[in-house]
Amino acid sequence: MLQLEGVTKRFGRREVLQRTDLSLENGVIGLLGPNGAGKTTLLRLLATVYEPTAGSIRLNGISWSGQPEEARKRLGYLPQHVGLFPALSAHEYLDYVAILRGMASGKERGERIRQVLREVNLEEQAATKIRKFSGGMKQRLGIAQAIIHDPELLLVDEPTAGLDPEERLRFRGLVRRLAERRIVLLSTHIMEDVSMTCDSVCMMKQGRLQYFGALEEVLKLAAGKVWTARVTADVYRQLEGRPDIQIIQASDAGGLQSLRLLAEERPIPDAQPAEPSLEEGYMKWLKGH
Ligand SMILES: Nc1ncnc2c1ncn2[C@@H]1O[C@H](COP(=O)(O)OP(=O)(O)OP(=O)(O)O)[C@@H](O)[C@H]1O
Repeated sequence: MLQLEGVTKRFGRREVLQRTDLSLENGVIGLLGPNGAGKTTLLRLLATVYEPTAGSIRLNGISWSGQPEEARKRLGYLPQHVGLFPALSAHEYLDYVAILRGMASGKERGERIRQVLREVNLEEQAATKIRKFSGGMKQRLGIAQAIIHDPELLLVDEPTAGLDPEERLRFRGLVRRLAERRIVLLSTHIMEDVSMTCDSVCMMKQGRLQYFGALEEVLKLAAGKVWTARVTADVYRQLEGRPDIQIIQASDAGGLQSLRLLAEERPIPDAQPAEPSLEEGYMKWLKGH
C-alpha cells in the first residue's frame, strides 16, 4: 500500500501541492485535473525527483525520505518526455537502463530484457534502432524502462497524448495488465483513458487533491444533471448565455441543434434526462469546486 501523509510541496512561497493524505492499493488510479493542478508535481514527489517540504510517503513499509535508494528500487517512472537514445536499439537501451539499475549479470539482464520486451509487445523490435520507432512504440519502450526492475509502483505522466487510436488501445491494455500486481498512477487529460483503464480516480485542482473515489462515484456527481434536447439555433444561443448551463456537446441534426448539457434543473421543458458519462461527472466536479 502507498501512503501519503500531509505531503506538501512549496517552491519559494508558492504552495504547489497542499497537504495531501492518500492511501492507494494495487490497480490503476487515474490522476485528473486541469493544467497546472499539480499532477506532475505529485508524480515527481512520488518518483523522488522532488523532496516534500513536509509530510511523508511510504510504500509497503519503506519510507521515501528515510530510505530513498530503497524507494527508487520500488518505483518506475515514465515522465511526460522521456529521453530515449535514438541511435541505440531497444535492447541496447534497456541494457543500459538495467546496468544503471544495478543489474550486474549480463545473463540476468538479457533474460529480463527479453521478458520486458515481450510484456510491452516489442519483442520483434529488440534490434531496431529507436529512431525508427513510432510514437506508440516509444511509449511502450518508455514503459519497458520503467518496469525493468519489476517495481511495485508505476508512475505514468500523460502517456497516450499524440498516440493514434490503435496504439492508445494497445497502451491501455498494457497498463491494465501491469496493474494486476502493482499500483499504477496514471496522469491524463484523456477521459477515455480513465474510463477504459482506471479502477479509481484522484482529482486535483489548484494544488489540492480534492477527490478520491471509485469511477462509479464520479459518474454519480452528474446523476440527474445531464440533459439532452433538440433546439433551434436561437434557443441554442440563449442556452449558451445561461450561467447555470454547461453545454457538453452540440451537433447539427436536420436544421436543429442536438445538445447534451449539464444543469441542476431541467433547463427547458423539452429537455430529456440522460445517463452521465465520466467526463460529465468530472466537469460537474470541476465547476462545483
Ligand atoms: N519547479 C517549479 N518551480 C516553481 N513552480 C513550479 C515548479 N514546477 C511546477 N510549478 C508550478 O506548479 C503548478 C503545478 O504544476 P504541475 O506541472 O504539477 O501541474 P500539472 O497538473 O501537471 O499540469 P499539466 O496538466 O499542464 O501537466 C504550476 O502552476 C506550475 O507553474
